[in-house]
Amino acid sequence: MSFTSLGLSAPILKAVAQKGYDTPSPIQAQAIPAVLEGKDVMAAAQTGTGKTAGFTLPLLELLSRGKRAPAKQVRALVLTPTRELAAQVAESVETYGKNLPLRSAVIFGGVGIGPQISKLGKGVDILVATPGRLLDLYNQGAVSFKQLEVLVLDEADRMLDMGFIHDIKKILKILPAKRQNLMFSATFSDDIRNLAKGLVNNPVEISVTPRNATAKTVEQYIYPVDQKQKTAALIHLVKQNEWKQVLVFSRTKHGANRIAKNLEASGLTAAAIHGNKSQGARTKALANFKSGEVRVLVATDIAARGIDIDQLPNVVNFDLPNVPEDYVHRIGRTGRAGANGQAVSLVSGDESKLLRDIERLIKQNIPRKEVEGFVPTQVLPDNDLNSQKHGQNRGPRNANGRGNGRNGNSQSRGSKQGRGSGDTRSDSDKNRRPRRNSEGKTEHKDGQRSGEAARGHKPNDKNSSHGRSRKPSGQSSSSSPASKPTSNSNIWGK
Ligand SMILES: Nc1ncnc2c1ncn2[C@@H]1O[C@H](COP(=O)(O)OP(=O)(O)OP(=O)(O)O)[C@@H](O)[C@H]1O
Repeated sequence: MSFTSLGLSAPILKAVAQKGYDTPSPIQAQAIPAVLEGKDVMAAAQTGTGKTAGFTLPLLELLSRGKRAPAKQVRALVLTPTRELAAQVAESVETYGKNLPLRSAVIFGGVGIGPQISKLGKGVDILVATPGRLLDLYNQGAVSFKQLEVLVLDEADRMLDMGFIHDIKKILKILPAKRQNLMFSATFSDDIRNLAKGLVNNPVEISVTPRNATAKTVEQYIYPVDQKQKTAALIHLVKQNEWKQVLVFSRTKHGANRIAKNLEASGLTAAAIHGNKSQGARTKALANFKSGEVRVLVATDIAARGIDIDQLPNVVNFDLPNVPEDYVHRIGRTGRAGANGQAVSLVSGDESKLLRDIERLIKQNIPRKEVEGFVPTQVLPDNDLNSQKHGQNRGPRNANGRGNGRNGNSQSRGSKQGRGSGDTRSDSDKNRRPRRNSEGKTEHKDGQRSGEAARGHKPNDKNSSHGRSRKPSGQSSSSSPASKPTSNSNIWGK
């Protein structure tokens, strides 16, 4: 199939070709015609499979057929859970819409509000926003939604969970009742799915993979390691395997700072990104990581959703997320657009319940390995996914080996609890009750300070063509790869 058969007009097809795409991904092939028909869509597809273009391309097409937005009006609104994702989606809108006379804008907190007010004043056909700043601007009278035609919730399940639902409800109240609704994510729990169904009208449901599935292109391992040994084990893994670009996830902001400091002390270039950093520092850390200036980026779940780092080879979970769905998103930062990647998790004995919830959600046992010289003293119990018992520290099984699904209940108990340090809350979250993690500890809030705009978010030399994802295979992808991810024969890993 080619893009030309999907009902998109020449200016959009030209932009898609210039971006280097020749074949639509499965989610694009299904979502684009449904959106063009004006239907509400709920779409689930694995991480890194092109969901952004799946809603952006038909959105641009629909809007290009109508009248431009008058002053202060918005015709399509895309909501995202983090500022970095908002910046990235806005960049996609600009790229795909560059041959169209449509106006787009992005707004999020932590940067000056003045330029956002003046941009909205002229009228915006597609507005990409995080909820808190959007509400602030609406309350100031800077924007009106009277002529809104389409609402998109990117990372819909995250947008509808506890952290965002209040803002989303407020936003829904100010939108016209008659509108098209689109929801995209790699994961949907049953609760969120039911909630989402209340927002959409007779939706077309598109699910191109089993629910909550991890991308097949990501090789996954568990390394049982004692908590106290994790930093040393991480440094050992990065150096021993000569990992060149590693995204490390930490459950807490404080932990992210500490890990980055220890990595730096060991001679590795590292930076931390989390909600207590200024927006300027966040933007800079991500840009430096993308450009290769920084070898290890240590992040909270702020970077778990949607962030697209070209050819990122390695993801490490320094600790496991409290919410199992976040595991799927975290490891989905690698193995994107058909490239291969590796995700490893350092798991201590006290994280066994979190691991069990993750393995149940993704319906597979993650193979276990030992970090040489870091044999844990605290045993990480076997999970109960397979009837067959398997011991700790055994050699790797097939990374794609599936469990028998006996406990394949995709609804985890953790899914309605507060998030860990996934400090993705919007500006207006600041005054809310702090969320608690599963250990009952109060988490810091997403402190948002003023900073630079999201310039330089994606360097020009990056992502210019994801044709590059389809590098010739033959590069190393052994179980301890030191290299960039290799390509699949089929770019979408099917
Ligand atoms: N048709 C295509 N051909 C080649 N590359 C593509 C195509 N569509 C998208 N891509 C590239 O694939 C990568 C992943 O796309 P995208 O970020 O939209 O994934 P996603 O499904 O939204 O992932 P996530 O669930 O993590 O948000 C991007 O770098 C994008 O440029």
